[in-house]
Amino acid sequence: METKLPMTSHGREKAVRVVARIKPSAAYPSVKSSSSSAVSSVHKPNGDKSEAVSISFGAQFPGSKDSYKLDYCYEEHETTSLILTMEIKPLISTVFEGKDANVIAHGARCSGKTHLIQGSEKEPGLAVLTMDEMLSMAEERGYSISVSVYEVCNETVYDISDEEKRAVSVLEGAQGKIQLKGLSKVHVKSLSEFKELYFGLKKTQKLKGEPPLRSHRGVMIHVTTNGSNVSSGSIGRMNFLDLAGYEDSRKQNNGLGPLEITRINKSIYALQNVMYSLNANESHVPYRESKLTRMLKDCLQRPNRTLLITCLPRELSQDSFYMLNLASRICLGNNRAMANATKKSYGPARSISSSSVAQRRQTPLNVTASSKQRTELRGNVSERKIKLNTSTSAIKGRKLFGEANGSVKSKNNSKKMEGKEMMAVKKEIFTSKVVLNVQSSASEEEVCSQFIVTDSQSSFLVKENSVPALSSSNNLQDTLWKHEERFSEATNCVDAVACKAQIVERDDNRSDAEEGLTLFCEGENLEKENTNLLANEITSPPLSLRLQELSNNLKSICNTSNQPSTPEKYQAALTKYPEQVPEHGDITAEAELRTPERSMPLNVGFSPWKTFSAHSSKLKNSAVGEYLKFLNTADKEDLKKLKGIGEKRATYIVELRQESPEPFKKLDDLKDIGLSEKQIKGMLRKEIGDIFQ
Ligand SMILES: Nc1ncnc2c1ncn2[C@@H]1O[C@H](COP(=O)(O)OP(=O)(O)OP(=O)(O)O)[C@@H](O)[C@H]1O
Repeated sequence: METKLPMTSHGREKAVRVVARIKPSAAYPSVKSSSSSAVSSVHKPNGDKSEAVSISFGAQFPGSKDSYKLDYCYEEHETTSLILTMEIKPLISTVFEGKDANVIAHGARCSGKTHLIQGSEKEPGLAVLTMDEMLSMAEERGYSISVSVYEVCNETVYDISDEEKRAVSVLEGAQGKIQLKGLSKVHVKSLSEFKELYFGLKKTQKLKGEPPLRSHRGVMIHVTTNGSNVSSGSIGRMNFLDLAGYEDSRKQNNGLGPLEITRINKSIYALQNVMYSLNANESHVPYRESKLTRMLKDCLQRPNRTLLITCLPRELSQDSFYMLNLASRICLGNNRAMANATKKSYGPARSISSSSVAQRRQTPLNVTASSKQRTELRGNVSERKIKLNTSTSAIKGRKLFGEANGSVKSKNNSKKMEGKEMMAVKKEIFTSKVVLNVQSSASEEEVCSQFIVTDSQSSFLVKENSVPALSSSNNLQDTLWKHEERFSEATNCVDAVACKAQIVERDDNRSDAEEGLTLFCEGENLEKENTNLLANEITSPPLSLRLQELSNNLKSICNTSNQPSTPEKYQAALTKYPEQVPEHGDITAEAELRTPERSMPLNVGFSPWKTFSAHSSKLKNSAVGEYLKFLNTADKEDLKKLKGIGEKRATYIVELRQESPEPFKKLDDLKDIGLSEKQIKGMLRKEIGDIFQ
């Protein structure tokens, strides 16, 4: 029986289904808790699991709600086999159809996660029951099954398929595909072979007299096409993950240091953040916040499906409440204010680690545009989406651009350019000029686009780097909607042009150095991990240089009074790089116009302050670009010359580079090496400020 997948309020299928599993009180060697509250009722409307259920409690913890909504709740009397039938079997089908699926158990300590996933030899858990099912299906269809067992401990992934624990390298290929180097796949022909491998792990540990580890444990079941050759012909994967128990790090009552508990919690938060972002359909999914999320990126990303099971004892501790609260947020995954607040904050634990942040997420944002303006924005979005769709089919291997200059011209031009397979963003921001440059890469689906918006108040370049995600109108509208405030704020205007965007340059007479840097960081924070863009950057001159030149060209053309602004001129300026010269017949005439050797004066029509701001903004971006480049390439000794980088961080940076060729693409990535936003700013101030000493 196929399960009806739950929908978000936007009518999308959820990437992550969230259910609870209540552990019987009798089977509960409890973690001592000063206070607890019993689950008083589980409300299941019509008993239909496709509708959200509410879990209510008797007594309340400070800050807790009366009830929490989840997709479903399995109570004590409901067996593991029932969960298999209702939840896992539909996922197994998707795996045999070529997708990946994940079953993740989270919860406080001793909440029954291992019992549920692994079970015992007497009472097999979900992974074992699933394996049984998958082995029969594989046999019927002529496929093979192989298994990887892993553990993630202290931000290191280990292969635990045999006694000798080996570290696994999580490598990110050029296309962003994750390779788990060193993780073995053991070919499995029968359930007993699987059990031996899976249950053998605990025995080995006991024999060695090792204390039970606090780690995340996973088993990945691979379906492959061809016999014993497990290295190729992969169809899909089913990944079971038994997360380490969540525990408030302030308790320190279990022999673990606060640092270790914090590390474990941090990786739990990181995974929860990813699941939240997936369900909220956010443009940026923070896979890079922990080793666990990096390693599971390919498994977790859409269109793959994940089942998150929140394990709860009947008597809830504060830790269980906390996990339930977070699970409920992931389940709802549609709170705009929450999503925006997350975007504006920093750090791995920023969105869900503290009650203050939770409050912030619920605080409505300071909305600058009126509802009428928003409606107009939505209208514009739909219109632009149509243009993107009509144009992308024709722009393979080309670079297109358009210009919209002033309200009337803007409309005319956009129509004209649409006809010529060009795009113009229909936009009037006071006396704005809007330039859209869409740059295609090898595949039609992977198109990078850039927008430059200028008006009398401000100018900034917006880089939009994932057209694939724009293919659904819901998605595009959501994203635009989300970033509307940011753009309104930045341009001091009521409407916004672009979405899913990274503000990489801004000259604004309201900005001072600090504000500029902050904006840069926030803009960077919006960037989607886009391998297409990365690939472009690897073969092209540094981004900062390209942007600077691009901006100079555009400004010089805009500001030359005897040279009216035309699409052709923009295009000429935008075709600085030979590999991107457009093939379009209409726009070859001035394609050889080169970028001027030196920058054209920026001060035509601008106040001295604005001109100064423009230069200073460019300088900043360029310096930041160089700084990141240094982090991506310098050797350990040179890295240590930087403020804030000691032996440990330098070693970690070098390790990160082994996993991913360019780990620092934006300032925000420095948080991966444990730096706070304040520290990052301090470091930059020190390094860039030193130039003037
Ligand atoms: N549904 C259940 N029925 C019977 N016993 C259970 C059930 N769930 C858990 N238990 C028992 O409760 C104890 C703790 O469960 P388990 O080890 O699965 O918790 P855990 O959440 O994995 O713990 P940790 O956070 O330490 O990893 C075990 O002795 C287990 O056998």
